[in-house]
Amino acid sequence: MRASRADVGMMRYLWRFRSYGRPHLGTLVLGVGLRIGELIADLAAPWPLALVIDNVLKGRTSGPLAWLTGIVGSSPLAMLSVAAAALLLITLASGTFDYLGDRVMNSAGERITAEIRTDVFAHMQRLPMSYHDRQAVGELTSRIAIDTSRIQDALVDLFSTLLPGLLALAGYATVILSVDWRLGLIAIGGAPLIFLTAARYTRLTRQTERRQRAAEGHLATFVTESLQGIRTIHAFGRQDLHDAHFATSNSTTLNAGLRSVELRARFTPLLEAAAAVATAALLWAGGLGVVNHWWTVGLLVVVTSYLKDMIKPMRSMSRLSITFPQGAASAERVAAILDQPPPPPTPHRRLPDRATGRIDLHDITLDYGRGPVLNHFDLTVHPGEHLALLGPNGSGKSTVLSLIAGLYAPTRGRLLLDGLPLADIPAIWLHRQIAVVLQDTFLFSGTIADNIRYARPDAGPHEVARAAEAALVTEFTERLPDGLGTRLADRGAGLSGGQRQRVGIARALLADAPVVLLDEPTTGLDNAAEELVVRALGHLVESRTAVMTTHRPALTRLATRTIHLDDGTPRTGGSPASKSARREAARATRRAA
Ligand SMILES: Nc1ncnc2c1ncn2[C@@H]1O[C@H](COP(=O)(O)OP(=O)(O)OP(=O)(O)O)[C@@H](O)[C@H]1O
Repeated sequence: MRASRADVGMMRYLWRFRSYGRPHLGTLVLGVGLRIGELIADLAAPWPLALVIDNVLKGRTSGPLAWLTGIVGSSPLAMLSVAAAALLLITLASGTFDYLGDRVMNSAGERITAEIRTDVFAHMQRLPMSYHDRQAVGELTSRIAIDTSRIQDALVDLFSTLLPGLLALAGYATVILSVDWRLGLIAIGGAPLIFLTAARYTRLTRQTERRQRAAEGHLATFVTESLQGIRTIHAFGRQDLHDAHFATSNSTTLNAGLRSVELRARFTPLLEAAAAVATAALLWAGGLGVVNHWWTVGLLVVVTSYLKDMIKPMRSMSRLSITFPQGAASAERVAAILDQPPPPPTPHRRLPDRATGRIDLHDITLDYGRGPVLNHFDLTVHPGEHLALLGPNGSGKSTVLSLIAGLYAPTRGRLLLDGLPLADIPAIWLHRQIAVVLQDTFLFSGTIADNIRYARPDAGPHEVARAAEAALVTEFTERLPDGLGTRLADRGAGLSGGQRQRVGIARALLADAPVVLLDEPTTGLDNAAEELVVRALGHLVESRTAVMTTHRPALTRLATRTIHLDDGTPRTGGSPASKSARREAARATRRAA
């Protein structure tokens, strides 16, 4: 039960989430009130038995409950009826308070967790790509799914276990001492033995539980990674390798779990043994008092029953030494996400609905943290121009696109869209001006139409159908029984690479942004699939500014200018690919102007 200094230090992470409890303060106070009601009912529980023993069986008209004879008379039948009715009422009241208390506390806990989860997810989504590059997906998932629940456990335990537990112990001790202080002192004298047993156990359990959580964390990370790489596992047929890794990690988790089970199983008998020693001492000394007429048998029964009942709050409170440090550790992990600064707010300014599509990169340097990838890079893309960035692997082509899309901020230099610095324009406006088609289009679970509509959720079915038609998506959906309504599995499984790209192009067409960025959209496709994708892309880049990276001549045909990148610096500004492309660029520029 004793928390280490580190645990206490960690509690401040838990404390930080108190603001989530504030809107539910009324509910939490009501919950504590219900727990107090339950405690009062539990305190009353042994008294009907004392009434039967002292005032019915022994026929006494004295003792703590003697006043009842003045109300119901001293006939044994009346006393027995009162005792039986009181027992039923007390049990009913205790059960009702218990039920209501659990409901109130746990639903407040669930609501608090849902609110924390919503805030963490919303914040995490908005963190810059440079943050996400450093995080493992499995790790972030477990923070949102598991750590928030542990915070809930700790917060709920604070209100439903710690406060009522302390109240119960204080209540039992006060009542025991007030019914007869000598008998009370004998009973409470045994309490430290029970307390010390619980304290020793909880220290051991805390260490074991920590080991178990760490082992479970490793297992979860390994499973997430394996599922993300399931295609590679199948392609290489290396399930055996993953089985072996899993078995090692699983056996560590199993051993930690078994140790924890062993300790947990040992706890109740140990605590009861300690309570039995204290109860035996009370029975011996208390019995001696009954023989000497210092107190009644009924009183001894009541105090013995209280001593036994005191184990319940002690056992619940011993759990806190696990849930609190666990909750605090989880709070630290969740706070680490919330503490990441969000992108700075951009000042409000009036902007046109649609940019003309001029892009300027002035003296741009970008360093991801391992040395500059782009070095004093200059580039201007005119409205309606179709620029192809060529160059060897790793020369920085995709990085240029990421910068234009606003996914990364340059380390140095200025990046402008229509003459406006990207850093000064609201991200929401920027993302409406730029549509992106990546090398491997990510599709979400849902229908093909849902995935196209992702670019513009308010688009009507006709607009979606038109974009699908122009991107040659209908060419393959026509053969599917549900057409555009065909449901895709997780990550768009069920479509070929070329088909996925065309859905991505339809999505970009529906976005109807003046600037289009294409990051090797035909890589990995065979000639036939590439031909279809390039045709679809032809529709997409028409009348728009386009910047593309590619190694494929078929796509370069769409370009009106090419640039070769060599280690982050433009080497040559190539010539337009064809006369027709040049003419198209000139037309587009005039339209955009
Ligand atoms: N998110 C990132 N974090 C750290 N380094 C990165 C990141 N993205 C790219 N890099 C590094 O920057 C360099 C340029 O990468 P980039 O993807 O821009 O090149 P590329 O020319 O598009 O290559 P390819 O033709 O292979 O797609 C590489 O050395 C790469 O390792």
